[in-house]
This record gives sequence, C-alpha cells and structure tokens, in this order.
Amino acid sequence: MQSRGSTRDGTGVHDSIVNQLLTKIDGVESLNNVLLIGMTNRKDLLDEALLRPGRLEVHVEINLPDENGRLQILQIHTSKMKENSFLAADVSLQELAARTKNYSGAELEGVVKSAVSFALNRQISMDDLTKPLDEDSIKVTMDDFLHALHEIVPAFGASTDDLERCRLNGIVDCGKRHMHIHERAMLLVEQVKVSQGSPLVTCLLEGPSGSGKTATAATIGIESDFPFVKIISAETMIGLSEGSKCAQIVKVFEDAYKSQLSIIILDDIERLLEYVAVGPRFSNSISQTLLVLLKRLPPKGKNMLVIGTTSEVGFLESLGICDAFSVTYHVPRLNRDDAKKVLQGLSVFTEDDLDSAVEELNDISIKKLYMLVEMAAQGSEGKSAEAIRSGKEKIDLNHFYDILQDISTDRDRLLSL
Ligand SMILES: Nc1ncnc2c1ncn2[C@@H]1O[C@H](COP(=O)(O)OP(=O)(O)OP(=O)(O)O)[C@@H](O)[C@H]1O
Repeated sequence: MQSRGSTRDGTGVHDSIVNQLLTKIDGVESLNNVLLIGMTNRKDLLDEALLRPGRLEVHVEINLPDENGRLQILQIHTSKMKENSFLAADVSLQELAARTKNYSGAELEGVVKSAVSFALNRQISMDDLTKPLDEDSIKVTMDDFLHALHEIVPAFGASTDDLERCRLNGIVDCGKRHMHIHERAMLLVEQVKVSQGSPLVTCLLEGPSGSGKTATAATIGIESDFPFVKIISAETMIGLSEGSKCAQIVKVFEDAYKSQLSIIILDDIERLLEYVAVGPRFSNSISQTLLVLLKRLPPKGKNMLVIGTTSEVGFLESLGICDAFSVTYHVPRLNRDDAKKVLQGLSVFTEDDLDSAVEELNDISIKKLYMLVEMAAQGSEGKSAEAIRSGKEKIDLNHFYDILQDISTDRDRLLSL
C-alpha cells in the first residue's frame, strides 16, 4: 500500500517529508498555536493532501511586481547608495521601473548589484590592482543601470534571441499575400491587448514547408512588444518521452498565465505530435494536451495569443486540432511577382538579368529562394559571396540556372511536367 501523501512517480523522495508535515499539521502530534506559512514557485507539484482545508488552506499568489512595485523594490535596494551619495544625479528609478517589465524582485536586486559592479569596474586600474579605490569618486550612473539591464534578463520574459533565430534571413517584402497575413495577425495582437471578453485568441499558420510560417510567427512575437513570448518547438525536446514533452508544454502555458499579455508559438505542430506520414503514427497524449490547452481560458485579467504553425494541415484537421484554432491563414509559396520583389529587395541581379531569373521561379518557397541565392552568390569559383553581398558584383545568370537545376528535386521536375 502506498504511504499517505506519497508521490506516484516511484521516486518516493517526497514521501517522508509530506508525511511528517501532515503529522505536524493535523496528526496525533500536531502543534497548536502555530501559524504555518509555506512558500513555493511550483504549486502544481505539491501533494494535494497538503493543500486541503485545515492544512495549508489559504493560498495567496504573489505575482511579478507591477511598475509601482518595481519602483519600490528599486528604492529599497538603492536607498543605502543614495544615503551615501553613491547614486549619480542622472539615475531615474521611475524610468528604470518602466523599463524592467517582467523582472522579479530578485532580478531587480541583481540589476542593482550589476550596475554597482560596472561603476566599480570604472575605478579599478588594471595596471595596478592593489591601488586603493577613491571612494568619493564612485558614482553609479544611469548608463551603468542600462548596461546592467542587458546583463540581467528576466526569466519569464520574451526570449527575443530565440525568436530572432527563427528568422535568420531577416524579413523582406514577399508580396501582398504574405503582407496580408502579417497585417491580420497584428490585428489579432491588438485584439488580445484590448480585449475584455475574449482572453484567448488562437491562430494557425499553415502552408508548405519553407513558406515562412515560423519566421512570420516570430516576427509577430517580436513586434507585439508583449512581455511574455515563448516558442515551443520540437527542437528542444529531442529524445524526451511523451510525458516529459507534455509537462514541458504545460509548463510554458503555466508560465504564460502569470503574465498579463502573452504569446505562445507552437512551431511545427506535427513535429511536436511526432507525426510520420508512413504508418501513420502520432502521440495521442500530446495531441490531447494541446487540445485542452488551446481551449483552456487563462486566469482572469490575463490575455493570451497562441500561434500555431504546420505544413500538415490535413493531418491536424483529422485530429480536430484545426477546429481548436479560431482562425487559420494559408502561407503560400512565392509566385513570380513575389519572387521578383524578394530578388529586388536583395539586389543581387542586374536589372536585365532579374526578369530572366524570375521566369524560372514560379511556386518556390522563400526559404528555398534564399538558399538558391546564397549558393549562386558563391559563384562558380566559390569566392564571390562577399563582393555580391556588398553590392560590388552581381550573380552570374548562367551559374544561377545551374544551381537551380541542381536543387530542384526529381519530384519538382515531375510536378512541372
Ligand atoms: N516576409 C517574409 N516572411 C517569412 N519569411 C521570410 C520573409 N522574408 C524573409 N524570410 C526568411 O525566409 C525564411 C523562412 O523560413 P521558415 O523557417 O519561417 O519557414 P517555415 O514555413 O516555417 O518552414 P518549415 O515548414 O520547414 O518549418 C526565414 O529564414 C526568414 O528569415
């Protein structure tokens, strides 16, 4: 028989602690006249027996501080410096509080410490480390704080670097159809910002592989300015069991519920679901997790946008996942006009060559077009990439055709017959 309050994960690590706590709170050996305060940042992992009425029954959630709270925390951590005139006159705590959206109290303390270390660093002479510091001239300036903000980033904040990695080639004008999707998605962002009645908005970007779905979703995340933007992709879950994957996905949603405005990007949903066309096989538990999360409303006062991307829309349709999204946009491959726009933007062809190059480029994905240009830019000798990137030379059309021939697969050729 399992002991009281044990976790069912087989590790048994918490069993004795939970049992002791339960005995002390209301068992035979219970303590009287004691106010018990427990603290955790993962309430979901606690044994339910501990949280029942009569035990740890009053639950208070301490959220990330708002602007006013951040100002007070900054004032507390800088008061000693101010008293001892170590704080330069240009430091505006009000402005720092405004710029530290999503920072926790501990992270704000870290910012202050980091700013102090920048100020101290200025005074230390690298030639003679034993030289005593001139304490009167140590001043922590606003610049020190701004540098510190780059060093200490909020744990729950937007992972902009991850998002930037999703659009390595940047964003160029891909024509009206891509522009339209971007505009519509930004309208959804606005809707989430001001909405009172619909706290959860979901949007699916579907289209062929390489058509720019992930890059579009990442761009929306970056441009939205929402404090919490996270991308869930199969990349970070290689080799994990279905259970661990579900737990990771749920954790990202739980974290997002702590922020007033959040965006979650579910990248390549079919990869998350471990789909293979031959078989077919997929993870039902991940599918059920996604279905529940896509319909679960965030807590009161919290608004969320979920953007999914997929190149297997038929498969998602059959699982009912498409229906769980409120809107679906089709991200197309580029037609000749779109490809011309992209090549003009990249300016890698002479005006005369541009039209001839575009003639061969119907129905190509933006990702493939980038690869094609990059390969052609190497030149037949393999040395001209730098000159083409800096605009001194242009791509040789014949070499471009050769590369195009190389990268079009047999399947492409059959389709074009
Ligand atoms: N306007 C644009 N829209 C989308 N992507 C663009 C645009 N301009 C340039 N790009 C570039 O095109 C590439 C698109 O690749 P991306 O990975 O987003 O495609 P995908 O549809 O998600 O592919 P997959 O289905 O294989 O995941 C990115 O490198 C991005 O920087």
